[in-house]
Amino acid sequence: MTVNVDTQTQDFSWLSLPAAQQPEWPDSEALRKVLADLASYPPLVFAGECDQLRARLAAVARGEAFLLQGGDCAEAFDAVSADHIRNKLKTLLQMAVVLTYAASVPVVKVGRIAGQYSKPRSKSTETRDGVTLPVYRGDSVNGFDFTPESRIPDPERLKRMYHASASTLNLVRAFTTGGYADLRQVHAWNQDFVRNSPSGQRYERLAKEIDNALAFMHACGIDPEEFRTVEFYASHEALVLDYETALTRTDSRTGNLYDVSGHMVWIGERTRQLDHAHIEFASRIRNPLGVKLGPTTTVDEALTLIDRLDPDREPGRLSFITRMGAGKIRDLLPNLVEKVTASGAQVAWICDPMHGNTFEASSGHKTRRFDDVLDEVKGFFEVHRALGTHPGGIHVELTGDDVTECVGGGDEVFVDDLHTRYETACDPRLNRSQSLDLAFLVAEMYRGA
Ligand SMILES: O=C[C@H](O)[C@H](O)COP(=O)(O)O
Ligand SMILES: C=C(OP(=O)(O)O)C(=O)O
Repeated sequence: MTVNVDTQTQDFSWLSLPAAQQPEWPDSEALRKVLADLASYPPLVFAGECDQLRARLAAVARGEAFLLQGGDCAEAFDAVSADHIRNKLKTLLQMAVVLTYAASVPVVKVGRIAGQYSKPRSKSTETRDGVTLPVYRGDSVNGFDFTPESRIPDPERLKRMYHASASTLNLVRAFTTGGYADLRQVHAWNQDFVRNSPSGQRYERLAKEIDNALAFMHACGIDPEEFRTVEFYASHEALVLDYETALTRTDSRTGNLYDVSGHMVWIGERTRQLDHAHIEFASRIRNPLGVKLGPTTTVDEALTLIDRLDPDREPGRLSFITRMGAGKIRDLLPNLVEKVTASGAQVAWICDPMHGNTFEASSGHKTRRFDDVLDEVKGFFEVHRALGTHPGGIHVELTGDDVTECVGGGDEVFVDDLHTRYETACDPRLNRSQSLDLAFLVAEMYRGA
């Protein structure tokens, strides 16, 4: 499959290459009109912000900061509400506070948010009770409902994706700069169901310590502006190249191309073929990039990805987001890290402990065990400790809501509970108290690293 955009094609070398996991749009004229509209819309982010994030990620690559990247597996149009966005942000802010305070490390905060509307799938169809339909590929492409009409790819959805991303980003910017993320609000983020969970109570004790520290600093006349706002960035998988291409613009300051649909974009495990369109696309934009590396990744592939995406060996440009699985990471990661380090590249190493640990529970739900998630992160830290390299961060699928999608955690979710609030449109996410559990445990690992 190739990419369909026919606007602004002058520099867009990826358009002629094969691209995996692309929707089969039924009406090319409708698609053309949508893409022309999208290409005329204002950018969602400013290229200068992408540069700033690249500088922050350079600190991660140098071992001076830690990346917390998290959010929904798949955002949904009907979840673009103040409550959902606030809950997600609150979860990430709480995790970041735990990591910053308990691990004493600056935390770079990046959401899987404001653009995470497209999903690569293992199969192109889904069968239920003998009926086979095209698989759901994310709200940017088709509908989740299992009906023939809903599963037809509709390019108008790309415009809805743009508007949903814009309103989400707008509220995130308002929350993070308008007072909600003020460090003096640490207690306020711990409201509702999470407060009584074991991790919520542990968080409350930590928030009290932070309060005392802030009161002490205030009494000393120190009240820095940095405590009032939070730097927060948006990221998503650059999957549907029609959309990403229409949002790719030339930066008037530098003449470079940026994908202005988000600050950071990543290329997924299923679309990182070296001679395909996604890697060519990523090589042409100046945004900070992530590439997912699964258990089949060879050293040669990793080194070629660096040559293609980070030829200048620029710290902050490229993050390798490994997702090996808890049972494999200790065997597979060392060789990759060793050879990449020996090549002189300074990538940021990020652990995605979700995507290698999915299984189907006896209830039929796709789930993950909290203990496997934790074990993969532990393995990640062990490997980096043994090699003397920097465990740069975590990339997790999470939500701020009290869902029951992953089993385990301090406020334990059992297999029998999965059906009670199983709300994900694709893969199972950590709920808020599981996310906090993870943050405390990662902080302990970081301190010991
Ligand atoms: O989030 C990642 C992928 O989209 C997902 O794991 C694919 O799931 P599938 O195997 O159900 O298609
Ligand atoms: C699809 C995803 O991951 P991966 O490419 O690692 O399977 C994802 O992070 O949503």
